[in-house]
Amino acid sequence: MKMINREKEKDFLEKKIYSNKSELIILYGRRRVGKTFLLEKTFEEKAVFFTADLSNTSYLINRFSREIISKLPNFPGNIQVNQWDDFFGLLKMYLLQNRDKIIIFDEFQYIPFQDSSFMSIFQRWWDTEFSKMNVNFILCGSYSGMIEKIALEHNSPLYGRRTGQYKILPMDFFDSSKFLPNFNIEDKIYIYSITDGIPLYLKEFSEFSNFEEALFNRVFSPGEFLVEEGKFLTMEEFKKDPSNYFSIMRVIADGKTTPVEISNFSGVENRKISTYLSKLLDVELIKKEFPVSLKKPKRKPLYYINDEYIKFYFKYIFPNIDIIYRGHGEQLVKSILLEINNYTSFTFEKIARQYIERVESPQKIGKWWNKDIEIDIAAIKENKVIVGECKWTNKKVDNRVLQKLQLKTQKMIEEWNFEPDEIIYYLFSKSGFTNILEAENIKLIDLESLSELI
Ligand SMILES: Nc1ncnc2c1ncn2[C@@H]1O[C@H](COP(=O)(O)OP(=O)(O)OP(=O)(O)O)[C@@H](O)[C@H]1O
Repeated sequence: MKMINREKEKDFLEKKIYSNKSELIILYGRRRVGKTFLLEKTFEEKAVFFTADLSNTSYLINRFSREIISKLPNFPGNIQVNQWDDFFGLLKMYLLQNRDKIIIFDEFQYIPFQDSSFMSIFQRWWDTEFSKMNVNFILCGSYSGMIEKIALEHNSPLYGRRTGQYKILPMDFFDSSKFLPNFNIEDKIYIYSITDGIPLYLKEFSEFSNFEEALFNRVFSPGEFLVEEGKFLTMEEFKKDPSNYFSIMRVIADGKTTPVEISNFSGVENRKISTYLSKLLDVELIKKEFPVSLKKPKRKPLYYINDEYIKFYFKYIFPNIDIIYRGHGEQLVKSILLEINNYTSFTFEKIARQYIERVESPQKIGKWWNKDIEIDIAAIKENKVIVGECKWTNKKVDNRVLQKLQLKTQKMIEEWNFEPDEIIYYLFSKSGFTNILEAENIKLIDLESLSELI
């Protein structure tokens, strides 16, 4: 199967691995984002994978050792290995004969989770042997607070030893669209609002050409993978006490953004809500946003679901799971399609932000708000301010929208106490424009202009 996109990530890995010294790279990212696939496609037969799971330590050591022994000619195949030291001894023997191989510990986070001694043993082998052998190790893990703790915090034994780290991100809308060649731009946006830029989810849609049919067959039919994926991802992180986390995710998906609202609607006590929110932030199921500002933000943050699939899951799949399993997905799809434009308007803002990121490369980008007004996109690039307004409606956008944006921008700049050299206004519209002219500092972006970046 062909790899779509990921050129930057591939370049990073190749540059590191073909250096003339030992490398210890931490590669991490959300589940299903395509880490293993990237490693397989980049290194092909050079990659030697040791994929961990939740099995106990002696089973893992034995399984990993058998894999190495099978690659060592003339080595007795029937010995039992029970210690990490013995496994690393075998690995050294293998690497002395195969220095071009790249050793990958996949789903790495499970190993120290099962056995806390692993890290110090690995550290000793790295310091005394592997770091001097001009060999390459990649530790690959699903993003969770855990990978950060294991590998990227200052007090972790790996922190000072790692020679590189890369977080694999979901693809943006424009790259995601390459998975959906049979769909028009509008449907691509609807699909992105369900899959985010996760290759495995995008692939579920790629063989279809009709959005409604794909939605019914792949998301609202019993037994389909995407029906349970949101539960799986949440349960994986919160095996204990899942019900409060599910309630909180559900109300955030429904558009509640402040801790008080989230507590009121989820029924989780106000005094406990910040602990729950911070755990959800740790595992990146949610994110918090401050209004874009030049200095430290004064306002409190708002909370949002971090990705489009999880949001869609908690808004439309989780509350309707019984209906899906009773086989009434088709009616459900029809009723969801009646209101999907409201839901997709937020996705359209995310895509518009990605457009500005690609075209303008700003230093800061986000949303801006005060207690009365809100600007969908506000960005800063040196002394230039870039603002954007997004309309996902069936009406054409006219000059009034621009005037309103100009007034709001004035207020924002006054609050920032800043005199920009230039202000660029972006208007994004699903249905195009009327009675408004494009200019050097007024950019009108319709769906056709968006397609130009695909
Ligand atoms: N760049 C890509 N182009 C095409 N298909 C891709 C790409 N990346 C991933 N995929 C598809 O998505 C599937 C899942 O990706 P992969 O297993 O690499 O994710 P992962 O990040 O390792 O997930 P996990 O953490 O859950 O193990 C792959 O088997 C492949 O089919």
